[in-house]
Amino acid sequence: MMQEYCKTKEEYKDCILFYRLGDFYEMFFDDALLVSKELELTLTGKDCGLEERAPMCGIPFHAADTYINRLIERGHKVAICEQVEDPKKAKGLVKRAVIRVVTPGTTLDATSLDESKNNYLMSIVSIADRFGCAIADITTGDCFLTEVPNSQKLVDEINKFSPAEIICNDSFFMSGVDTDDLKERLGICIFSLDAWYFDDDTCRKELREHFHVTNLEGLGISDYDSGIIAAGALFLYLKETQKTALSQMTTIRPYTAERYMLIDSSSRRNLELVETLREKQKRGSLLWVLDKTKTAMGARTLRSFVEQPLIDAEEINRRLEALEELNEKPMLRDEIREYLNPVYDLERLVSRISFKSANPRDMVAFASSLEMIPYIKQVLKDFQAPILKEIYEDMDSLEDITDLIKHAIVDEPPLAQKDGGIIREGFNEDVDKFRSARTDGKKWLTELETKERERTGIKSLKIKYNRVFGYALEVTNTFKELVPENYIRKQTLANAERYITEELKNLENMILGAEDKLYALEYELFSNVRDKVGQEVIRIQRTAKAIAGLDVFASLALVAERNHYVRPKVNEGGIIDIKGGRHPVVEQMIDNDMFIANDTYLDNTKKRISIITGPNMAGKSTYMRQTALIVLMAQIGSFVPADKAVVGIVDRIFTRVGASDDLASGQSTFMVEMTEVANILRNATAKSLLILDEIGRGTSTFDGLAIAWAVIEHISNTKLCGAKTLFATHYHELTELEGKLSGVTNYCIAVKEKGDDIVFLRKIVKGGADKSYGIQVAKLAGVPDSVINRAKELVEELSDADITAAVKDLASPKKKPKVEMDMAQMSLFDTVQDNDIIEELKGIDIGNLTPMEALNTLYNLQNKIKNRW
Ligand SMILES: Nc1ncnc2c1ncn2[C@@H]1O[C@H](COP(=O)(O)OP(=O)(O)OP(=O)(O)O)[C@@H](O)[C@H]1O
Repeated sequence: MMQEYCKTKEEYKDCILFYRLGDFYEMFFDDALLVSKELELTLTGKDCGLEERAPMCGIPFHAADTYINRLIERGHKVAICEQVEDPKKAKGLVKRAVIRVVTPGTTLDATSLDESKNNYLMSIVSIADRFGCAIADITTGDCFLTEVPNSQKLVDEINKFSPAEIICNDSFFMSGVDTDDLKERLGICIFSLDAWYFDDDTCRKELREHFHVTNLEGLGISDYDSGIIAAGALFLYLKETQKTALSQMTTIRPYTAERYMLIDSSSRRNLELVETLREKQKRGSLLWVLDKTKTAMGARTLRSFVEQPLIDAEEINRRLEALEELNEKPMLRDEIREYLNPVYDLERLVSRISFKSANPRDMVAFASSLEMIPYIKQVLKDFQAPILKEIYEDMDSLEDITDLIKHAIVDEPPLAQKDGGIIREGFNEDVDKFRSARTDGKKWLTELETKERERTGIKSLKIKYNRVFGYALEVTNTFKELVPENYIRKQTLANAERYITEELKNLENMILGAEDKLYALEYELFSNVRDKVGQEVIRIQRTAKAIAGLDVFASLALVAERNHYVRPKVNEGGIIDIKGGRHPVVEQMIDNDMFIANDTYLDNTKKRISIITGPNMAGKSTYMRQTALIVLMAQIGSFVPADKAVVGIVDRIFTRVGASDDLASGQSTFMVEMTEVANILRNATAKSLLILDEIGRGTSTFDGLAIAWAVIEHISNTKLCGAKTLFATHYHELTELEGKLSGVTNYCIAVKEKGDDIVFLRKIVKGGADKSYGIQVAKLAGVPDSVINRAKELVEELSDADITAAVKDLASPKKKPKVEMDMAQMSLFDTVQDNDIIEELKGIDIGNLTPMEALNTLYNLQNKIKNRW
């Protein structure tokens, strides 16, 4: 046995081998040490012919799933080795073989499997300057492929799909992607595969064979050369590990990131789309507000909507139209939601059916879900919105499948498949007979005995049982003459003979081992039903998708009604005009109706960039995020929290919000900030929306202001960027840019002074704030009075040296600079013969300098003087 074990282990080196021996799975050597450590199990030893006893660890067969799941969740792979029939030998002979390898991305029922989240396995091949990607969820059968041009975009895609496992070629580790970060931050397991998995011909052949096509053009994926390799490797890996034909993977579709709004990883996090920034939980995210879906399939679909907003106005408006109609018919919408209530996760159930792992209860749940479809269709048929009509068409009532399951399987079957009690009475004659045999066997024997006694006239005739000969009709020797011809002698006793008849033989067959036969037959029939259902996977998956879509629209419609959202006008006009906009999450978190609504107006010309000032805590970040979220919600096809909204489609949303330290990667706060700014400026287009919160605050005031200033100049230049931008800042100096740079408008969030204190009005108004109220906010936060008072003194002193005045004047090309040197300073300069500096100063043509150039000149001159003194 040990030899066989070692041979199998050699083949599955990177897995923990669960080796079935009787009622236990056993692990040996390193696997035993690892499992005992990870799962805190007792380690024993086994004689294995070696000097030392082999370390050994055992897990009861019936509890194995839980242990396997725990190992998978810790990033291990588990190979399950069982006894199977040996095809090379006569039937009945068995050998041990690995029946399935469970990995983080291929687990079917791990406890950590969040039903509202896809369990993706991602295959990545890094070839020359690009990446081929394929993504699959074997629990739902979803599968698609794509190509990504660079590592930055690849990381964005990885963040978007957040796979449980990545398989890749070796080059991936040298492609500039921070794999340690993916492992640590996102908890993704990454396994590199041998080069042969990524062989072009092998991969193409694999896909052709799996999808039964002669060429890949038929699948619509032939334009994705590296994507095909990634997909081929993915299927090879799945077949290798799952050891099945993967019949639930019926389609593969190309995925083009360009069809969706681009949101980079940090913006995704900053906007808290599916989880909060700090707690990493759904509560407090946009998804939390929008998700009122009834089914797990719906929840997954909604999540993908939120993660992939659209950029095609027509498609968005089709979704909005569906929502509008659902809200015009609220009774019907709610009726649909009632019918969705008992619908289980059809996508995952049908995959379990394909994997033959669905148990009788799963099948009953499946049928009871399908029973709802005709009712849903009945209500849906009155809807006119094209998307709802398509859903209606795609929804197959699947009555044949419901009937099959309902006829075959009892309403409340036991959990275990092998304990009988699964098949409904009347479905199969033999099952019924075996069942009666178990209970009515004795009665039948007595009836036969009486019948034979009367027929033959043998008064002493009795049916007897013997362990060796089974049942027999016993006739004492006195009545020997009366024994009929059809009696076959079986056994001779001292003063009696025992006989068997055809009828008694059949009865015996029925009674003896009825239970075993019954269980085996029930299991066989159950498996047949499951296989038959499994053959309808394409119809079921299409219906499941339709139900998921309907669930999402009904949920979005309900949320819109409850939260008083409006239908946005979505077009290609390039104008974002929101009246009375609210932050969808913050308004849910604070007391009723306490949220102050605000307007936003951004266009492609005069009002492209809003510079927003206001004290700390005024609501700048909330306002900017709310604008981004309203645009994003509109583009997923949802109604929005506003009184009125026009949303000109944006192609990308970039955010630079707050200071998120990235100490793990060895980068300082400022470095992270600048890296994000660099990414934004490189990738934003004139159709993008930028949310920039306090750019430059991570460094010295002077440098910070200069960087912020230069960033705004860059964005305002339509040739360089031209994006619509909301820019919050504490540098009041930046408000000087209004009227001087094209497209810039100042806004501030109003506050009211009340003596020494301030009241936050949360209202955005035109114009720049003239004060920062930092000290008042510090007072509100409870900073001790002594510190507050000292700070006030310092503010008075510092204001003289404030750079504000200098910037103000420098920003105005027409004005004479206010920053002048007094006569005393001038004479001092003369005495030390600093005439060159004075000459330089005199020679400056203020009228022709940009504010930035003026600021830099002043800075250089000041430095020269400082250095000489
Ligand atoms: N429009 C609003 N209506 C009601 N409450 C609001 C509104 N906007 C913001 N708030 C509340 O004010 C708090 C502070 O808002 P926010 O963080 O946006 O301020 P800020 O101006 O960005 O502050 P800082 O400059 O210090 O980052 C929020 O947590 C929120 O609870």
